[in-house]
Parts: sequence; structure tokens; C-alpha cells
Amino acid sequence: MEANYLLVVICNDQSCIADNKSDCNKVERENKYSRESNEKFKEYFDNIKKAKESYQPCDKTKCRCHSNVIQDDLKRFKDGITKELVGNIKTKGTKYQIINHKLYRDPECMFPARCSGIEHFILEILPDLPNMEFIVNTRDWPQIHKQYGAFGPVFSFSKSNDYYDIMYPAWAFWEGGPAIELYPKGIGRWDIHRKQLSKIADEIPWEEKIEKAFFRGSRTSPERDPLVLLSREEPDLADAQYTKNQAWKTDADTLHAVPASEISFAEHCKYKYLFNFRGVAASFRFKHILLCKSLVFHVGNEWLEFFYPALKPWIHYIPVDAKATKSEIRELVEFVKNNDAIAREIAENGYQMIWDNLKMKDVSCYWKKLLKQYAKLLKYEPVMDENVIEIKK
Ligand SMILES: O=c1ccn([C@@H]2O[C@H](COP(=O)(O)OP(=O)(O)O[C@H]3O[C@H](CO)[C@@H](O)[C@H](O)[C@H]3O)[C@@H](O)[C@H]2O)c(=O)[nH]1
Repeated sequence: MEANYLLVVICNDQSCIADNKSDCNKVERENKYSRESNEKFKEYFDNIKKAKESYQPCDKTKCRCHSNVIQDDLKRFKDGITKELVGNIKTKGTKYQIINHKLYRDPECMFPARCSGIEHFILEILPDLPNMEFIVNTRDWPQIHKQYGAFGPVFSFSKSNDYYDIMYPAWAFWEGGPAIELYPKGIGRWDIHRKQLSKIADEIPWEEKIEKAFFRGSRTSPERDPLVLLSREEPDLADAQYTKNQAWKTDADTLHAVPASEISFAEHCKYKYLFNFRGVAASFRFKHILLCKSLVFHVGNEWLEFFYPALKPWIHYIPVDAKATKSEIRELVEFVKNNDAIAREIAENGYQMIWDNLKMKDVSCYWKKLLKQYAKLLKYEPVMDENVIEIKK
């Protein structure tokens, strides 16, 4: 402390002696940094204040927190869905038919385990569903671009605002991957993760969480690089490392480092600050890490799953620009480290939002509302295709 104080005096006095030049520069840098930080911190406080003023808690019953997503996604089809429109896009995914409360689909599914994960939810609600047919895209990437390509109603688990795809709850709530070494059959079974993570969240007090920005995952998007690089430079501030995925070929795929060991969701909860990034499309970890009662930093707001719009920046998570640099990330982490009560409040809000509004019941409820509203838009009575197979429990 004393040494620093002395340096400030010497530097301010414009009387740096040669031996102390680098120290002086360091102090000047630090002063500038703290001036910029103060301005940034003010901006963050303002953002939190504004977010709190405009925040309207949603109705927790009957998956109403997510209802507006269905309205938004179906708006483009408000004039009705014709047989021709479905025909336009039938190659974009797997065709499903519901006829007399039975479920049928194309014999082929590109990713059979993903189809099973989807069918788990549809089979549960069949007694409540009218006749209909629809196309489900099981790839990661959405299919109906607003500016080019075919147009029609395609169900996808994730999209950005550039697409007309209709979001459905991902297969991974039940099964179908992604599979990693730790979860060789896929991360799956959200019901089990919910219970386990909320128990662990209660067992690790906030004060005992490791004060580092944490991330583990593969390099499916370069948006993850700045945090990983920051972690290499400042391991006391961040622990962010790339793991191997099935596409890994050389160390270049882990940004020229040896792949890190995988870390379970439960282990994530030991860290105070957890980062979520997009991958190819949205990545499935957002909901898991929110259940840790740690503070979640959500990078980029472009890629969505159906439940993202209910989560509000500065209320449930800390938003981070998709193009944030290492120093911008450092600044945000410094902000929350200096404002622990705020960090804790946002962490608890994020946890509560997911705990209250993303139960398995909410996922089924969303599927039911989505399919019932979609069916109302169909302008024709579906007739069972010749080659379909019946899907049973
Ligand atoms: O140490 C680890 C590493 C990963 N995971 C989890 O494993 C899953 C896969 O992680 P990662 O390899 O980083 O892939 P993501 O980029 O998150 O997901 C990819 O895989 C998904 C399924 O194909 C796609 O939907 C995404 O768009 C695509 O980016 C995620 O749920 C992670 O949270 C862990 O629990 N521990």
C-alpha cells in the first residue's frame, strides 16, 4: 500500500526517476483504468436501475412466461398454413403427423436419438392434440432464412432473428445429446439435473464459491476465445478452457492448447461467475448453470431457445456483448467482484426464474400450447402418408 501511495506521489509530481519509469507507467495505466472503470461501473449501475424499473415479473402458471414466444413465432403464419406451404419445406426436417391421437413420422430421422427426445414430450400430450402435420428440424442450425431460400413452417430448437423457424423445446430436455465423455448418453434428463443442481446450489454457500469467471466447453464458436485467452493471461481472474468434442483434430481446435478435462455441471456450481456462450446455435448449458445460484454472464443475445426471452439482462444474468474484448470482460468481472451484493441478487433471480418456470411440466405445457396453436392455423385436414411409422411409448 505504502509503496503504491509513494509511487502515485512521485508520478503526480512529474518527477519520475529513471529506475521507476516502468512503475510510473503502470500507475498511470492503473489510474486511467480506474477512471474508465468508474465510468463503466456507472453505466452498469444505470443499466441495473433501468432494468429493475421496467421489469414485470411474468405469470408463473401454465407456462405463461413463455407464451409470447409462441405468438411471435406463429405471427408470420397468421394467414394460415396450406398444404403447399408445408410441401415447400418438407425436406428441411422430419415429417410428423398426429391423427386420431396417434403419432406417426417419416421412417427416417437424421438424428434418431434427437427424434426420441422430441417424441417423449409429444407422446405425453397426444390425448389433448387435434389432427395435424408438421416438419421438425433436428439439426442445430435453423432452416428458414428471412431473406432467402424456401418459406414455410419449420420447427427448430434454436434460431436468431434472421430466421422464421418456430422454436420448440430441444430434445436435450430428455435425451439425444450432446454427448460428452462425462455424459456418454447425452446430457439429457433435465428433471434429474434440476433436482441435483438445486441441491448442490444450496450446499455451496455464496461466500465459499471460487471468485473466478468459469467456462468449460469446446470451441464451437470463436466468441468463446476472448475469455479463454483472458484466462491464460490472468488465471486468478478466470478459468476458461477448451475441451475436445467429436470434431477435434489437433490442438488448433482448442486454440493451441492441450484439451482440458471435462467438468460436470455440478462442479460448475463451485464457481461464482459462470459464462454462457452460443455454440453452433444456442448452447444447452444456459439453463444448467443458472441453477447453480452462481452469477451467469450470457455472451451475445442473438441465438435463442424458447425460454430465453423470459430471462432479462441485469435481472437474471449479466449481458456481455458478443464482440466483447478481453478487457471489456475483465471490467465486467471486476464490477461484480466489487459489488458482491448485486452479483448475489442477480444470481438468485436467475436461479428462481429457471426453477419456477422451466420445470418438465413447463416444457410439456409449451409443447402442448405450441402444437394446439399451430394446428389452428392449418387450412387442410391431414391425411395419413403411406410410408409413415407409428411412434409409441
Ligand atoms: O467440461 C464440459 C464440457 C461441456 N459440457 C456440456 O456439454 C455440452 C456440450 O458442450 P460444448 O462441447 O461446449 O458444445 P456447445 O457448443 O455448447 O453445443 C454444441 O452442441 C449442441 C448439440 O449439438 C448444439 O445445439 C450447439 O449449438 C452446439 O454449439 C454443453 O451442455 C456443456 O455445458 C460440460 O458439462 N462439461
